[in-house]
Amino acid sequence: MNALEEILDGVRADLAVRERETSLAALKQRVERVPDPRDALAVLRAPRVSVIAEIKRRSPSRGALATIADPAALASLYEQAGAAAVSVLTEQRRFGGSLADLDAVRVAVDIPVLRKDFVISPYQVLEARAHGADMVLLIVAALDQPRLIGLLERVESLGMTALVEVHDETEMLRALDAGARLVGVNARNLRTLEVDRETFARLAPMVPQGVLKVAESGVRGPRDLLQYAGAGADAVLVGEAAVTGGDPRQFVADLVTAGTHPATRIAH
Ligand SMILES: O=P(O)(O)OC[C@@H](O)[C@@H](O)c1c[nH]c2ccccc12
Repeated sequence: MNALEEILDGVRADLAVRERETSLAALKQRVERVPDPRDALAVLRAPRVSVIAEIKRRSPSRGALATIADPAALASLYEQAGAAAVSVLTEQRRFGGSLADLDAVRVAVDIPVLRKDFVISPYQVLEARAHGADMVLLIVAALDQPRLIGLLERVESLGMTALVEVHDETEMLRALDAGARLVGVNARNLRTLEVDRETFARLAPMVPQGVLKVAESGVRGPRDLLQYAGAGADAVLVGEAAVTGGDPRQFVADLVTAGTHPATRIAH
């Protein structure tokens, strides 16, 4: 069994528990009480390479990364540093996240918040909105085409933005076919967990004008951001390097600076 399938087994088991604990009706009530979703596409359309910074405690490939006792405080640092959005991993077993993290981050920042999880059911989409998410990750490799289309519609009908994640040409075609308006190219292959930063440059030319492109994973600093910028990224998504570097605020601020004038900086 590959890494993604193993993760999905755990996600399904945890989901079954939550579905017993919290009814759809209860989630719908909660949705009424949370602030309306923010327009993430409008934010990411800005003429710069935006930085999406992630709250990430651990990962299957790297093990423990950071304790992050106060995710709200970390999210505030990201916001102060100029991050365009915050990504919150809510998967529990492999990434040490939770919906409580999402709640905490939602009240701490004004920028859009992404629920980063392995979303396979409409219940999780409603759950994301009920916990204040503005964006939801949909991983093409985890979904068949009808399910991808259904979940994308569900995300958009709730006023949120789907970040549709791909790893190769076939998945990119599926994402675009499904009508994705924001695609993420994950340099980390979810089956093998290896990072290949060239993946973004290979797939970006397939994306038509008007569809925004996020380069995910493997950003170690401004140099990687500039490389992704040169290949056409509208945003980068960074986790590990932000939480392990010791000064997340400075780390993100340096990326934001590089992303503000990428062309002039590449020329140097
Ligand atoms: O920690 P990194 O290499 O900066 O990567 C961040 C982000 O791209 C990564 O966490 C990620 C991308 N897609 C995912 C899907 C599930 C879990 C995690 C991810």
